[in-house]
Amino acid sequence: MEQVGVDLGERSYRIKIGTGLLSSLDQHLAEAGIKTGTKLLVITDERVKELYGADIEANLQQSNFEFRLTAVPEGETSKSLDRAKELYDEAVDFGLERSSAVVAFGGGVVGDLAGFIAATYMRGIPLVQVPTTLLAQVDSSVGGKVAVNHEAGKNLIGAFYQPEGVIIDLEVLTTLEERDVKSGLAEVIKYGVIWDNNFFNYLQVNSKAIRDLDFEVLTKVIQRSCQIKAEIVGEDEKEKGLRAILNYGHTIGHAVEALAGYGKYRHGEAVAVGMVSAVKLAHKLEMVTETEVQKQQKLISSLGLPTTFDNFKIDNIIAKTRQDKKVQDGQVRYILPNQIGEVEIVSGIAKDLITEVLEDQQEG
Ligand SMILES: NC(=O)c1ccc[n+]([C@@H]2O[C@H](COP(=O)([O-])OP(=O)(O)OC[C@H]3O[C@@H](n4cnc5c(N)ncnc54)[C@H](O)[C@@H]3O)[C@@H](O)[C@H]2O)c1
Ligand SMILES: O=C(O)C(=O)C[C@@H](O)[C@H](O)[C@H](O)COP(=O)(O)O
Ligand SMILES: [Zn+2]
Repeated sequence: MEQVGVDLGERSYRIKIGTGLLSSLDQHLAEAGIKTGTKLLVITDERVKELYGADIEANLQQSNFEFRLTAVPEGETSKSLDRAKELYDEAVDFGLERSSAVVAFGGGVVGDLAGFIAATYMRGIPLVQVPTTLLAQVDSSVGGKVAVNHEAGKNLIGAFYQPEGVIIDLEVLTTLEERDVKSGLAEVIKYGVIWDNNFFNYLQVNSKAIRDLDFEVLTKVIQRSCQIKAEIVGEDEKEKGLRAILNYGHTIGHAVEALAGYGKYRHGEAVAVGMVSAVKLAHKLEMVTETEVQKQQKLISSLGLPTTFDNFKIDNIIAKTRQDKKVQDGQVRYILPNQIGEVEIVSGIAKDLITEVLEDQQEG
């Protein structure tokens, strides 16, 4: 088993990465500081419950934890205040107390939603993340961003709320749809571009093994992704500065997700398209060469991700980006690479340039 630490003073925690961790979930919960006997609300989605609900129940039943397993419908539309209300009702009905805990057992949707419940119920109760998609294992379970969506934009209602621990079992990835594996890889590519050129090269060389879910390679990929995220979050937990670089590809990506209607695009697909927009914008601003644009586009395509998007009105995409959380003094701020492994935050980009780039990516 590998471990990565997230160093945040009294909110520090460990990320455990390995195989077979679910069959000893009780032990890992205890090691994350959740005392045996604690009441647990385990929040999942219907698909994950169908696949792994019995395993979780079997483990927790033979432990001293008192638990209730509750499932929301799968998909992005569950990241809503309506679903949150149902979960608060469930928490009250189960008699969840301040000393109880929430276990987020699922993909990024479950992690963000269950995290939001943990952050707000009784002003905050302990949370443990048990991510079951590649995207959640490399990104959403780490760093404490929890949220639900608003029709105006992604994750508009949320909090920074760190978990007590993150428990990553690679074995659950074998049941993921290929589309979801690819979606997670978009966030992995992001880490290479924003932070680590060597990691980017490693992804290029190992793209086949990654898509084939080779566990040895995947362990390295998950571990390095978590390390990079932990390092950035450790320096800037609440996105006062540096952390914004984790939003690479998200300015256009989030706009596309919201405009298409939540759930049409997987988050990673939209981020992949947004990363292509970002590197093309960087090229127009003479920050990167054409070769670097090609290199990035090639990796995105070779990992099975899209580089173009549906036929939206470009003005609508640009208007949507104005609701981005990175907007400062009315200016949309883009994260743009100046080489692979390093990015800058750039604001005040001319609308014409953005339009040209987006027209180029428009399908049909
Ligand atoms: N908080 C953060 O820092 C952060 C970071 C990145 C993404 N996100 C959010 O994460 C969400 C996307 O997460 P996601 O891609 O995991 O989507 P998701 O949670 O919707 O999961 C994708 C699909 O996979 C299914 N699934 C989950 N685990 C499975 C398994 N082991 N086997 C088979 N099927 C499984 C789910 O039921 C769902 O249908 C978005 O809402 C995004 O905004 C948050
Ligand atoms: O953890 C972060 O910080 C990120 O930006 C990670 C992103 O991959 C993630 O999609 C996040 O939810 C986006 O944050 P938001 O603040 O733009 O909603
Ligand atoms: Zn993301």
